[in-house]
Amino acid sequence: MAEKRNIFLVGPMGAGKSTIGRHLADELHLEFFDSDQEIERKTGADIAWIFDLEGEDGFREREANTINELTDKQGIVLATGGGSIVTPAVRNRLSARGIVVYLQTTIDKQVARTQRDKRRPLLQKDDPETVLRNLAEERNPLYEEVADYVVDTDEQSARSVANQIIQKIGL
Ligand SMILES: Nc1ncnc2c1ncn2[C@@H]1O[C@H](COP(=O)(O)OP(=O)(O)O)[C@@H](O)[C@H]1O
Ligand SMILES: O=C(O)C1=C[C@@H](OP(=O)(O)O)[C@@H](O)[C@H](O)C1
Ligand SMILES: [Mg+2]
Repeated sequence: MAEKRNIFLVGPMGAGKSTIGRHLADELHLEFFDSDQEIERKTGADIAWIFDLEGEDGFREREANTINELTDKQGIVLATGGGSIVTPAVRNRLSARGIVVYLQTTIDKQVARTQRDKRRPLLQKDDPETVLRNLAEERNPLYEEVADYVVDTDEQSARSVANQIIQKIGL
């Protein structure tokens, strides 16, 4: 039997990976995973707590291991964490194991979509907009490097974006 394809969503915080990923999996009848949720499930600790205890480096190690395990599966949609692609082994693994879709958005939309949610430790600062701008400068080339498709999430609902991804990929 032909291998079932995987779809991996990458992109910055607030691009909509977790929300759109769920819709996409529903539409395609694939299993949905979110690397952050999976880390929380396995450790019994929330992301902010892991950052506090182990620092960002400790979190990245857990994230890379989790993505490694999840990408052993076939026929899944995986919403990655926005910083996962800074780890070279994660970029290689995603490219090797599925179709990578980069969800793009403006900084303004990222700020609006993340400001009420206190669960992203990197944004719990006085000026999250500057944090997001600096991260974009560092990470956007990496999203582009790993992407098979790029989809804008600014102007449409999460459900419409999921349908657009399906059309683009030709599934
Ligand atoms: N296309 C969209 N239009 C409007 N709001 C969105 C869209 N995609 C996601 N959101 C909202 O933005 C917030 C962050 O989305 P989330 O899926 O957690 O992003 P990510 O996983 O990329 O950080 C959520 O409240 C979600 O409902
Ligand atoms: O960009 C990042 O470094 C992070 C993004 C978050 O996931 P989302 O992109 O789903 O918000 C989460 O993994 C963690 O807070 C760190
Ligand atoms: Mg998410």
